[in-house]
Amino acid sequence: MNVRFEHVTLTYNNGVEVLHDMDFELPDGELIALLGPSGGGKSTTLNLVSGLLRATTGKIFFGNDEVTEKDALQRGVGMVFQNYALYPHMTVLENIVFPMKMAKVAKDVRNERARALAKLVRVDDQLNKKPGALSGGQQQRVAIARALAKNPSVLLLDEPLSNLDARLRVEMREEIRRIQQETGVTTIFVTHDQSEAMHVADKIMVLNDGVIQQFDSPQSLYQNPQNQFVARFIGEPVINEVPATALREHLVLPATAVTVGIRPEAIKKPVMDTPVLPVTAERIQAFGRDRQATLRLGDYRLITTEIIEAVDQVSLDRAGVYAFNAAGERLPIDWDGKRA
Ligand SMILES: Nc1ncnc2c1ncn2[C@@H]1O[C@H](COP(=O)(O)OP(=O)(O)OP(=O)(O)O)[C@@H](O)[C@H]1O
Repeated sequence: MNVRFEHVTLTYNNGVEVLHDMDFELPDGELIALLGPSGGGKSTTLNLVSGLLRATTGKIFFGNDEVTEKDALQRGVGMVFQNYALYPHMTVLENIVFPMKMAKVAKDVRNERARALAKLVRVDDQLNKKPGALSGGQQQRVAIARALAKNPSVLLLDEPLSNLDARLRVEMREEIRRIQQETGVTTIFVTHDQSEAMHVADKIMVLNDGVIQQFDSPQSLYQNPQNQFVARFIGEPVINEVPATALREHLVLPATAVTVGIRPEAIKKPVMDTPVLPVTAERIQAFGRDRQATLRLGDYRLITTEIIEAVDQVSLDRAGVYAFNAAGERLPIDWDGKRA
């Protein structure tokens, strides 16, 4: 189901507007991540999709249906939260069956469907266990199967992996990807972890202070950030940021540029016909496939992942260099312009 917000705002009871003019469309059948720092508005946005919160102004559509005034049940969404909230006294099978029982689905139909879902999420060998006897990852699988039981219009996952340890998180994010692709259900996944969003999602909506910063594919967010917030939030190691004044001697920058962001992999050994910066090597680290050097450009530190020997000059690869004004907006750089 495709989900559309038209100029939606949300003001909580305390009178503070926390979501501002949200206007977007989530394509049918895709996995969308809502990504941003704490307080950015991810959960509020998810709750507006689910119908647990009502929009203060604006309209929400599921396909061609306006659902603005409909509640969660009428919208037919499936939800999974970080604390799985399985029924502890029921078996795995009973947990998955439960929503269908409530919806009065015939017994043989619901049992068959529950078994198929258990198989899909790979807990079909755990059907008679109680949730307490399962690992965190297995409980999360059951919660997903239960949320899929009623063929939801949209599947909503609110920080589903945050209670799992690092290894299990990686395993489960791949599983969520697989399950989403096998079912084709439009899925919204909330996370504050950029690497999780980058690995799992078809498209990512970056939210900060209740405003959509950019809604794009992982690749585009990384390669073509529209503002300083996105450039900073996406990428590991984090983008280098240098005052424009430190680079004006070497690069033709717009007059209003205040900061230049440089991706760690955009700092390379000197090559012909590219801007060259004088640097000193401060620290070089290489362990296995992880390599990183800290360079100094005057008073500023630059992290690069491309150089692991002492150098006194580097080149900048234009693909990973962005100029921003005082408001953090991206400005074009004139790469072919001549320095004065
Ligand atoms: N019930 C509420 N009443 C008043 N303000 C709220 C309420 N819930 C959230 N907020 C405020 O709304 C803003 C967005 O919060 P929201 O929980 O949507 O962000 P989030 O991105 O999900 O953050 P987190 O990762 O911490 O959950 C925050 O400023 C928060 O303080």
